[in-house]
Amino acid sequence: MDPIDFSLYLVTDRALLPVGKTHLETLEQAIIGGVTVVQIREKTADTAEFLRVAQESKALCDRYNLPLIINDRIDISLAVGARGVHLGQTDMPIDIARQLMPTGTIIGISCNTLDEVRRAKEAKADYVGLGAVWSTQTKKLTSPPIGVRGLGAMLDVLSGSNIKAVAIGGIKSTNLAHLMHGSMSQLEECLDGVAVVSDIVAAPDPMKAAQRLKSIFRASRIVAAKRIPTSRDDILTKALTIMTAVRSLNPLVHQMTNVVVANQSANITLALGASPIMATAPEEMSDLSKISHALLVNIGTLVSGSLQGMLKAGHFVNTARNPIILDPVGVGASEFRKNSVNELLNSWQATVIKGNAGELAALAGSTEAESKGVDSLGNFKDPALFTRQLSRKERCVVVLTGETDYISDGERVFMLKNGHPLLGSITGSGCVLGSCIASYCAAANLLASDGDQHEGRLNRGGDFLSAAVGAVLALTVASELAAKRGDVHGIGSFLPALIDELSTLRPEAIRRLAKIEEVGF
Ligand SMILES: Nc1ncnc2c1ncn2[C@@H]1O[C@H](COP(=O)(O)OP(=O)(O)OP(=O)(O)O)[C@@H](O)[C@H]1O
Ligand SMILES: Cc1ncsc1CCO
Repeated sequence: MDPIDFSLYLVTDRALLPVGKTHLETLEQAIIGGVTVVQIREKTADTAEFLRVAQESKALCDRYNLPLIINDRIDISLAVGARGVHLGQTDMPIDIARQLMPTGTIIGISCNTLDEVRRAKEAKADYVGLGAVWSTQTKKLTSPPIGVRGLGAMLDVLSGSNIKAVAIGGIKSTNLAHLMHGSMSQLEECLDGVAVVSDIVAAPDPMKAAQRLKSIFRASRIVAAKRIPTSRDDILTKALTIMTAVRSLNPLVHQMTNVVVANQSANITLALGASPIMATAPEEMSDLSKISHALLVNIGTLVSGSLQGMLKAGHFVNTARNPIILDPVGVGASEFRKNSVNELLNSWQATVIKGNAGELAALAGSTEAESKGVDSLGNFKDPALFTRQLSRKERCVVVLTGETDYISDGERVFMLKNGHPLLGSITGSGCVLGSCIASYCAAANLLASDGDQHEGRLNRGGDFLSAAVGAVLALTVASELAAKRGDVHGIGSFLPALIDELSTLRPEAIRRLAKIEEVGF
């Protein structure tokens, strides 16, 4: 028998059918649209009705040579000669199901935890359904959603086995690119497919809905395979090209930042050549995502209302394929901040995460560096390795700030030694660095040429590693120039001088003064 293509796995739910649509016509349209495997799920039907639906669905799937899987019921699967059965954790154990089912049939199992994935591997399941990724209206959840970021570790458990992995729970065309990007594991294992319910079954046009999901899935697999090689000199040249582009393209940078630094962030954005708009109301996030070129999310003075705005904004910005910069200010200080950052990162994909050692340690669940409120106490034993690991885990560029800054895209790590102690003495130097990174990422994304052709992308394919390097160099080199000025006597006079120096900073000054080197491993 042919191996199953799990890429677009339809799970049926007749209760979600729009008024006037039948199960069979929806199923046929979905198959024509590109569904590759079908599971019949009937939670309330009695045996006779389940059997009838399964028989009719099997006849339809046979016409299109598509595998049919039955949820829970081995007897129904046997009765209709289905390709396999999908089991829950409290259904028949896999080894017994294997004895009952004919040789060559497929057995899949739902898994919500790493332990369940390990047991499924031991029991030699043919595939696992990992979920729920997000909470969903189609199924009452018995366990908390895994979140996109929980999937990678599960995929790594399966690494080296032939067991296929499909994600399930709340998956739609609007979050699929994020799911595919964010779930890639540290060993670069990808999902084999996605299981979709309401986005197809409840759609007014199930064929179009399936086509859209299929093409995003395909596109995101291609995006996942692409890498850009960069050397130290190469990255400096690219960073300076982006610096010039910020001035010529004048990107609009939407900033959801804290009340302590809002004014200085807006002025620093202007000094770089970009335009700021500071806005937090959830009601305007959709409109703003259509006109801005990057989003900065800084949780420094987070309140519940602004969290709702941030959740919405990131979703729209991912959809608009613009970069998102997350600054998890003081994330270790409270459960509210920790839970909020988790929720944000499971709702949208960050392009860059920037923080000091205490913040990034808290984000990564490490105790190596501690915090005092928004400030960091201490650093990592191996900051370069930590930065690279966090970048791989969160699937984005990571900037670890401090006296020395480390920047990684998960492959390379660059160490930057520019800056001045006065930057560490004023409040909000890390926060304004977030504005610089957002401005540079906005320009890098505008410079990228191949974005609109790939719907699997969460951005236009900009060079965000170089953008982050450029932004850190701009702020830290300007700080060195500002600190030398005769009119600077301390932290009060330093900030306006810093803004002045940023507004006149030239690429040649950065090329001359940059202290950047690549860290080898
Ligand atoms: N002692 C220092 N010497 C040189 N540069 C510094 C020093 N301290 C901070 N910087 C620079 O300041 C920038 C911000 O880093 P820092 O780690 O201070 O951020 P932060 O703790 O998040 O700041 P804040 O919470 O005040 O916004 C970095 O680019 C870093 O290089
Ligand atoms: C002091 C402070 N408190 C919340 S945000 C902020 C600015 C520096 O991170």
